[in-house]
Amino acid sequence: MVNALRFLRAVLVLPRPVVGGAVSVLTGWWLIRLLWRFKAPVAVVCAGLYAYSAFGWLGVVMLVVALPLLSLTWRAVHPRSHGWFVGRMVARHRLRHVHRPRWAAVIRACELHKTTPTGDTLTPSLDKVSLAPVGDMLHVRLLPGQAPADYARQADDLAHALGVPEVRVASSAPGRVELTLVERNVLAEPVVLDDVPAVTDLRVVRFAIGEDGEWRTRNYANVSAEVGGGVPGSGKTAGETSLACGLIQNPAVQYVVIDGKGGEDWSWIVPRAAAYSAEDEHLDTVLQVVEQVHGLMRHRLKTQKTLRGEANFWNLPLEAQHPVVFLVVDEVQTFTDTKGMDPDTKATAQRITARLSALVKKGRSAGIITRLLTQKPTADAIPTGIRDNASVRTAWRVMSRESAEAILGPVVNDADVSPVDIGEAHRGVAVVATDTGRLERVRFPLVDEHTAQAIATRTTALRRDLTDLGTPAPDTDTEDSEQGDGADQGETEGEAAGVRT
Ligand SMILES: Nc1ncnc2c1ncn2[C@@H]1O[C@H](COP(=O)(O)OP(=O)(O)OP(=O)(O)O)[C@@H](O)[C@H]1O
Repeated sequence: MVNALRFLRAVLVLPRPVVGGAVSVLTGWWLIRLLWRFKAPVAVVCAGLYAYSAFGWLGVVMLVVALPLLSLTWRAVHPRSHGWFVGRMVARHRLRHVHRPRWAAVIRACELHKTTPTGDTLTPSLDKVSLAPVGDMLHVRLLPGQAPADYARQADDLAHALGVPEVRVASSAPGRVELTLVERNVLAEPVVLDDVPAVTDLRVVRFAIGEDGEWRTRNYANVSAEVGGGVPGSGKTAGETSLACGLIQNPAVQYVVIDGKGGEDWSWIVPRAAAYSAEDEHLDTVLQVVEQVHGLMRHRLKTQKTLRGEANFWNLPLEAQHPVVFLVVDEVQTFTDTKGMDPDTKATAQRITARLSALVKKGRSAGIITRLLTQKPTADAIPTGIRDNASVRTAWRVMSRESAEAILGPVVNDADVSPVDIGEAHRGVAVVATDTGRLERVRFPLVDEHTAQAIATRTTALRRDLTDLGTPAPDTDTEDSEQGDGADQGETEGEAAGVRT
């Protein structure tokens, strides 16, 4: 009895961890905790032992072959759900075994922890890890009194502590912050497409990949014009080509292309183009095409409400009978920069510029989108009056701040990114404005010329001649035909002969 009392007293004065440890050893709780900690390998060993005991070595071999086979079959049948599942597993693994173990130390090293008056250290909680195309994304719950800006300020320290070249900070919701660990520069590698999906909704048109590896989209509804520029070989034509390849698969889109370079960069689109000109010297031919588009715009502006019920094209259903017209003018400086031209050519060039300017200013509600590209981004090539009316602007690599400003406007002078900083090797990388007006770097995909030609050829049945755009498409119903006839009667300049040089 005395001994028992002595033992009890001894236990009571022992530190609690020692008592807890002893209880754990005596009850076998330590074993359960150990097995739970290594549950995945334990499950694999149990399954192996069961297979061996039930079917011998054949069972073990079947088990080893069956799992990868199941995974491969799943991936072949439904790659999306397979990718999602595997991604989740990898992300969970990285959360538990890579990021959580070092989280508290990283946070303390970067001074993002807080100390309570009682001396306890509070650490923001790392809730989840997801896999972004550039690297892991850490989803963090902020401590009371913290803001995403605190993390943005410490982004460099976080990058060093986490051992990655860059950490990007974004806020997904109040009280939360996402830290993207940038391990790969997705803009450094070309994005080569073997085929381009059809654009079905002009409000969501994929055009390039952003620095986070996600596709960027543009809303072309209610847009009148785009200007784009960059030094020769920076990727303007290739960027436009990839965009056009998706758009021309839509029956409610017609393309008119004027290539001021006079070469064959755009010849791939001939089977699908409503009008095409690669004339760089006899500007009358170019003027003729521009006049037709301008005539169509005026006709739509004058008659659209009467014939179709709405003054704004974008409030009407998008249909092949009344297509959106994309007018692409590549190397526009051939027509807008009149220095050194003889008087006749200069007069024609000025008329072309005046028509383009009118299209840029008024084409939006007529469903005509004018896209002007130049390798000479100066105020002479893209008059500021035109640029300021173009809501979409793209700057591929340029050599000076003046050129950057000629395309993007004065906003580029205060921005973190500039097209002047794009390296020569990074063809297809450009600076564009986001929906919020911020500038960001993107990479346009590259579509091989033969792929583009194959797309244009297979969609040639969707082509309508520019001269027919005031009339209904061949397969329209009676009601539309009546509307189209009316439109045709009202046509003036749009009736001029189509040009395909
Ligand atoms: N997005 C891209 N990814 C990878 N390579 C590209 C990309 N865009 C263009 N290139 C490469 O750069 C070359 C030149 O591109 P492109 O013809 O589009 O330049 P450009 O700016 O239109 O030149 P120019 O003003 O002389 O017509 C292409 O042939 C291709 O090899």
